[in-house]
Formats: sequence, structure tokens, C-alpha cells
Amino acid sequence: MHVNRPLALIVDDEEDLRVLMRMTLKRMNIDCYVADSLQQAHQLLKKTKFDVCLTDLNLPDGSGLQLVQTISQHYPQLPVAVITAYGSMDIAIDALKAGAFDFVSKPIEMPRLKSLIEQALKVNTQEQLVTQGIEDQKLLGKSPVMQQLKATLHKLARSQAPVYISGESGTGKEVAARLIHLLGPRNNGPFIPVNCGAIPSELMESEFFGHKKGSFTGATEDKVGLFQSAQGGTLFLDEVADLPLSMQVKLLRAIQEKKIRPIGTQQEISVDIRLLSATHKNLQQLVQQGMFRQDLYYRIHVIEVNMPPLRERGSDILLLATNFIEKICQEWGIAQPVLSRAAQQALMQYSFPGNVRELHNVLERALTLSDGQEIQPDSLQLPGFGGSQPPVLSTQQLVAEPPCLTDAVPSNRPENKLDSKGLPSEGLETYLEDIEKQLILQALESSYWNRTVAAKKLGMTFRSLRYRLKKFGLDSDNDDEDENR
Ligand SMILES: Nc1ncnc2c1ncn2[C@@H]1O[C@H](COP(=O)(O)OP(=O)(O)OP(=O)(O)O)[C@@H](O)[C@H]1O
Repeated sequence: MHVNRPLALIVDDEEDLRVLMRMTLKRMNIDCYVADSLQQAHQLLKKTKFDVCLTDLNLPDGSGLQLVQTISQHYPQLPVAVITAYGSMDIAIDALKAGAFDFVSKPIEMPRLKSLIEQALKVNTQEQLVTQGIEDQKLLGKSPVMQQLKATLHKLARSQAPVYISGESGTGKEVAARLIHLLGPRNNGPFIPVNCGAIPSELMESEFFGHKKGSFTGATEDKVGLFQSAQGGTLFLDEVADLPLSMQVKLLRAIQEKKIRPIGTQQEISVDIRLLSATHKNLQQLVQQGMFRQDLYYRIHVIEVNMPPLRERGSDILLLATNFIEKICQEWGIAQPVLSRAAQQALMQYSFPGNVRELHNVLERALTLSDGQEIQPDSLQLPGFGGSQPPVLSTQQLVAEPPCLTDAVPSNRPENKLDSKGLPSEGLETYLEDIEKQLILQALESSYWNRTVAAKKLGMTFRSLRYRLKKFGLDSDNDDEDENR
């Protein structure tokens, strides 16, 4: 055995498979020890330090799942992958839940095995270790609940298991997904976030899987889909609950087979991605209501991480507030005021339905309104605090001057667009769009143009609202409320 080479432990009772895997690993310059039973594997683990372990699940003296559990408990640094029988997805999911790094199905495809081993070996490398600490920069918060969350994200980053991130809007689900990617072995690959609620359903298949030029009207060029764009990296399905049922079937197939077929082509393409997903909706309830496929839910919901609402993070609210004030003042090139004691109290007492995103918006507005060295509670304009709230312009309005309400409301109200028979004179689509536009404007007006709050009032995600504002030409080019999204 070469001193600098990685060392793998292969546990399988089928000799042919052991030989095949050993040869593959040897070609990758990896030394191997083999075991044909649980007992032998346990003995080898006690004596030798391995870099990766690959185990079959059906062993003569027990299940490979037991080995996964032992390794998770006693050798947490050792990535262990399992080999599953063809089509036995349930047991693969159990293994991931028990702490397996990844799984590979029989018959083993060597390129897949190779990429799995490569990822596993990256988990403990030096490059990986230098990323540690990054979570404190990206995900601010020192409360016990946030510290626990960061430790969980760290652990999950080491695995390839699909992670489902739940939590209210604006709690930082996308920040968490990016962290899992950054802290994991795929961090040299791309991170591709997709807002499932913002893609028109007729374009979805082409967006996800790509298409060939000429495969449908409008396909003027070959297009690479999101799965292929995420090759070697992470695909983050944000607002996954908004996927139409027809697309859910196709997505499930792609995820299970790890293969996609662009529209208009016959050839399947293998994709090597890690899948993360998120939504602020109750996905389990949607499954019960028949709005979300149970099999897809089961597949993406292997491990759940919940982002706590901001109101449950104690003094993190002030930590975040101070940090945001500093950043905004730097960006705007203005002197940095402090939060008065009363303003701090108001922030600590407020419920923040829009969570961290809302806090950021509140502070932007407060910095626009306050002119002293101290921010007072009235500049925060927190709903429910300090009596009546004068309608003020949001920072976006002050900076970018989006259309004012009276200009933007269609002068022809939808009810005036019905003909004598009560039918829409300009067609149903235009009629419905007018109603949609009017309701959006009403929600914006009653939220002082705070889009996070308006989206909540309309029961839609921030991004869906942003998508619609773009569609109706109500957004602005200087729109920086969500520049990092
Ligand atoms: N702990 C945090 N530290 C610093 N910034 C944060 C933190 N949490 C969230 N943010 C910021 O708040 C904003 C909202 O975060 P993010 O988009 O991740 O929320 P979300 O839960 O995905 O929201 P939605 O459900 O609406 O998609 C982003 O600008 C993000 O950078």
C-alpha cells in the first residue's frame, strides 16, 4: 500500500463485485481493503483508518444499514456509501437518513461509482476545511437555535442526501442552501437556484431539461437545461410546492434515473447533481390534498432542515440589524447612525412576518427617513407600533421612482370592460390580467410599497410577485431590494 494514497473499505459478499470495485478504485489510485461480512468490516474499522467506505446492504450476518449507523456514530469523519439493489429506493433513503454519504444502485455503472468516490474523498480534504467558518459570514446569528442550525448544515454538507429546507418566507432558506453547497465537496461546481413558482408552466420542461433548436415553435437555438447547468454541482429547487403536477412526474423520473432528455432529442444525458429544495408552504399538507406527488415528496424530503422565524432568534434581531445598517450605510456612502434604545426594543417586540428580508427593508426605510445620529422607533414604521402610520415612500420608490399608484391603476377598471352580456370585451386573458394587476397594486399600496409584505397579503412568494411586477412593467431597473436573490 502506498503511503499517500487514499484507502477504501469495500464490504460486499459477492466476490465478482468486490473484484470489479477494487479494479475501478485501483485505476483511481485508491488502495482497498475488502470485507465480506459485517463482522469483518467492524474488525477492519477498529484497526485501520479509512478515507471512504462502500458497503452492500445485504450481508450474510446483517444489514449494511447497521454498518452505516456504526460509522455515523463512531467514525463520523468517514464517508460511507451504500450499494442498493435495483429499484430499492426506499432502503436507499433509509440509508441516507441513517447518515450514508450517498448510494449507488446495482448494476453499478462505473462512471457513477467513480464520481461518487471522488466526491467522498473531497469531503475531508484541506480545501474543504478552509471553507469552515464561512457560515458565520453568510448566515449571521449567534442564538442557540442558529448555532444548532449551522452545525446541522455543516453535517449535511458532507453528504449527498437531498435536503428539504422549510421555514417562513425570508428566513434565509436560500442562504442555507448556498451554505450546504459551499461547505460540501461540490463547492467547485455550480450552484443553480431555480424559482419553481416563477417559470411559466409551458416553458418548464424546456427550462429544466433543455431543448434542441427547432423542437418547438420559438426554439430558435439549442438550450441547455437547468439540470445540465448544475452538472457537478447543486440544483436548488426553491418554491418547490409551486411545481405543477405534470412537471412533478418528469422531475421525479430525472431525479431517480439521474438522467434527462432534452426536448427534441432521443439521447439521454447523465446528470450528476445534488438536489436541495425549499418552500415556505406546508408540503406535507399539499401531499394530503393531492397537490403534490407523494413519491416526489418522499424523494426530495430525505432530510428536513427548518429555518426558525426571526422572532424566535432573540437578540440575533439586533445583531442582524446592526450588520445591515453598517452594510447599507457603506453602500449608500452615508454616516452610520445607531439604533436608539426604544428602536431596539421595538425591533425586539415586533413579530417580523417577513423575517430577515423584512428586517432589511425596515432598516433601509428607516435610514432613508431618519436624519439624526440615532434611529428612532417612528422611522422604523413597524406596523402596529406608534399609532397610525403615514403612507411613506419606500426606499425603492425614493431611489427608483416606480410608478405611482394613481398612474398605474388602469383607468378602465375590469368591471367596466364587460360587454352588454357581461362577458369580457377584450377577451378573458386581458380581463383577468387587469384584475390581477389591480389587486397587486392594492396590496402594494396598503403595504406602503413594501413588496415582501404585499406578497404575503396576496398569499404569494416574494419572487412570484416580483415576476408579476416585471410582467406588468411595474418593476424598476434600479430594483435592489433583493439583489442577492
Ligand atoms: N442569517 C442571515 N444572515 C444574513 N442575511 C440573511 C440571513 N438570513 C437571511 N438573510 C438575507 O435575507 C434575505 C432573504 O433570505 P432568503 O432569500 O434566503 O430567504 P428565503 O427563506 O429563501 O425566502 P423565500 O421563502 O421568500 O424565498 C436575503 O437577502 C438574505 O441574504
